[in-house]
Amino acid sequence: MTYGFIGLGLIGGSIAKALKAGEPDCQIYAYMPSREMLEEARADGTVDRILTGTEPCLADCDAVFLCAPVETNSSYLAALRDILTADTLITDVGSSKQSIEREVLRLGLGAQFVGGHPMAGSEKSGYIYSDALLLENIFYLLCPTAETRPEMRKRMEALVHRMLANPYVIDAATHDQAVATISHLPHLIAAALVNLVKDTDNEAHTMRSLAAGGFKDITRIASSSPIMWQQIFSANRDAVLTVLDRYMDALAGIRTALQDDNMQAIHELFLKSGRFRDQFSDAAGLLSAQYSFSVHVADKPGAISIIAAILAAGNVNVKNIGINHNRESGDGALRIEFYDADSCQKATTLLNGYGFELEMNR
Ligand SMILES: NC(=O)c1ccc[n+]([C@@H]2O[C@H](COP(=O)([O-])OP(=O)(O)OC[C@H]3O[C@@H](n4cnc5c(N)ncnc54)[C@H](O)[C@@H]3O)[C@@H](O)[C@H]2O)c1
Ligand SMILES: O=C(O)C(=O)C[C@]1(C(=O)O)C=C[C@@H](O)C=C1
Repeated sequence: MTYGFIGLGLIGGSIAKALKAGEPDCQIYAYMPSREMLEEARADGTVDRILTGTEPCLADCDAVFLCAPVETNSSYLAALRDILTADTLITDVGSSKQSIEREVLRLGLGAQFVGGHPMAGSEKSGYIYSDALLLENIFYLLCPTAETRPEMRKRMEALVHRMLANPYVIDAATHDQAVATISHLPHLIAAALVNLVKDTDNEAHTMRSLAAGGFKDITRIASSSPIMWQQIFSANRDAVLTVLDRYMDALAGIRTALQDDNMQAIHELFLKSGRFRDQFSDAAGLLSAQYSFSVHVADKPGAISIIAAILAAGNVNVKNIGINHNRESGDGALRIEFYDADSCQKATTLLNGYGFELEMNR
């Protein structure tokens, strides 16, 4: 199989690496403005052929992935129409889906297009942060058009499985409404909150110095790519305006409760939100394996290797391991994920035996 990429940053690079890992003989053609990054992607074995733009050889591709910012992706469709035959699947990874679908239909490309949106990512941008396993176990949202040929939809679903992700078909309008609330609004909130601190901190930077877990948890995504988010908000402006109004109404209600000293309302606010939030999975996607726990580790040399050694000696296979820093001391919670319930249980028994306190993740 041959795959073309326009844009090879965090998401494009992760998809290309995942496809290459699952199918080492596949050919990857790629273009992005940075020649240096393309050379790096060729040197690490991900890219086979560097393109200088939409070259005619894209017609060899079984699928072309548009992985640039959302409006940039749409701007490539006309050029692709002039190059590709009807046999090439066109897909994108953009965070909004109606605007590109409109352009696809306007250009008569609906039969060979399936919109895509992997529900995973990071505040980091660029090929250097891409990772073959970024999309593992996540929901990969798919928006076929009303004209998409069944074979193209099937091809897209097979590609998503090859990336170890889970296809989830949804119409573009429902998609845009949902992500406006669960993804786009949170990015606005995070950015506004960080800028509030920047604009109101004192000369000694008291707030910046003291900001701890709560602030950091809710603002990680404030460091996301400005160009990517500018284009997302431009493409999904109407849906975001609607949820922003709802959110501002909610804040106004909270303000009234505080002003009226209505602490019962504040209590109920957290009671209601906690009950709902506790039903969410904190794993990468709702379908992710649930075999994981967090273990507190002190910020001391060798702390992680002791845990790793205990698990290795017990012959327990670890799927994923990551540290979640949320204490100013530098200590953190080591999150360890396993492939199955047996391994998770065995690891629990082993670590409990050595006196480690574990917190099971849902
Ligand atoms: N970052 C996330 O968390 C995330 C998650 C899901 C989907 N997405 C979507 O994925 C897409 C890419 O985001 P990303 O996080 O990989 O960003 P990124 O900045 O890491 O990568 C963007 C890529 O597009 C390239 N690019 C920029 N302008 C271009 C142009 N004119 N022509 C060709 N290539 C160009 C860049 O060089 C880079 O390779 C966006 O549409 C975004 O909405 C992002
Ligand atoms: O984890 C993050 O850093 C993300 O922002 C990922 C995230 C999100 O969850 O909002 C961002 C944009 C996408 O379109 C999909 C996923």
